[in-house]
Amino acid sequence: MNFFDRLHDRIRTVDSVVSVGLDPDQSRLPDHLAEHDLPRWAFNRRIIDATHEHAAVYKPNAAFYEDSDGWRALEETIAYAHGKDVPVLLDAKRADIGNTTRQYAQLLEKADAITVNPYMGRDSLQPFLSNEEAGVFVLCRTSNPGGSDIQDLELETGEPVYERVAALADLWNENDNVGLVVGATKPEELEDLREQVPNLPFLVPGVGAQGGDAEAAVEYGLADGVGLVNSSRGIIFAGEDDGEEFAKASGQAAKRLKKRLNQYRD
Ligand SMILES: O=c1ccn([C@@H]2O[C@H](COP(=O)(O)O)[C@@H](O)[C@H]2O)c(=O)[nH]1
Repeated sequence: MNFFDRLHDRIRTVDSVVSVGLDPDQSRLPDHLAEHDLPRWAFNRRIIDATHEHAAVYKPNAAFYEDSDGWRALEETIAYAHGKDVPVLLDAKRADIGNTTRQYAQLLEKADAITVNPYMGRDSLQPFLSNEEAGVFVLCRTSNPGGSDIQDLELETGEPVYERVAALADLWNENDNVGLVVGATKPEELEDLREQVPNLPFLVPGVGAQGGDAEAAVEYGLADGVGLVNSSRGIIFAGEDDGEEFAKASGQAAKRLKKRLNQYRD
């Protein structure tokens, strides 16, 4: 089954478009988890237990797992999320020349969807795009302040680079498996892009810790009700508590965000 069909079903089941970002910054984990073999996995397991009823997907960012223990923690996390019927979108922002990108595409043997970087062009994304089961979210207009350095540059046609990326992603969507990453900190761009590519679901990061616009994220992020609004630190580090209560706070934060976003859904 195609990723976006599965996501559609998941959104209906939990009545939520919340993507829970699993970015277990080791400097912020509760002290008592240090006694575990894999503290990041111990942390994520508790977060998943507390949030899965509100999670349309989990979005681990690969940056928080790129060491030997980290990959083990990530594998455990993905398997556990799947055990709770929650799809996993790996925020890896990959792409490279052909033989290298074929290696990267093996990440989709574990995760259900991935973020990719369009800078190297179609051939660098082909192994992801041709995986019909997987979701492929193309970075388009990112949430960070420096996103404008390149993405806002005007081409000779007058269109900004991010609009050209959206047009290309639409062309690359031969298997109905492509979405865009568009930051909630860019509500005007969200609106323009929704008009430009009405059928592509968006992954919208930047609500919560980055202060993005939750209403615009929902209004423009969803295509036929399918899309994702991500919060990572705002959910997983919602608790002040350094003991076992941290997970409860994350469950409450995920539920609050779900309710807030649902106000704006049709
Ligand atoms: O444009 C982008 C693309 C990706 N991200 C990632 O999303 C989360 C956001 O975390 P918060 O703690 O909710 O700010 C993180 O993994 C980023 O690397 C993004 O923020 N913006």
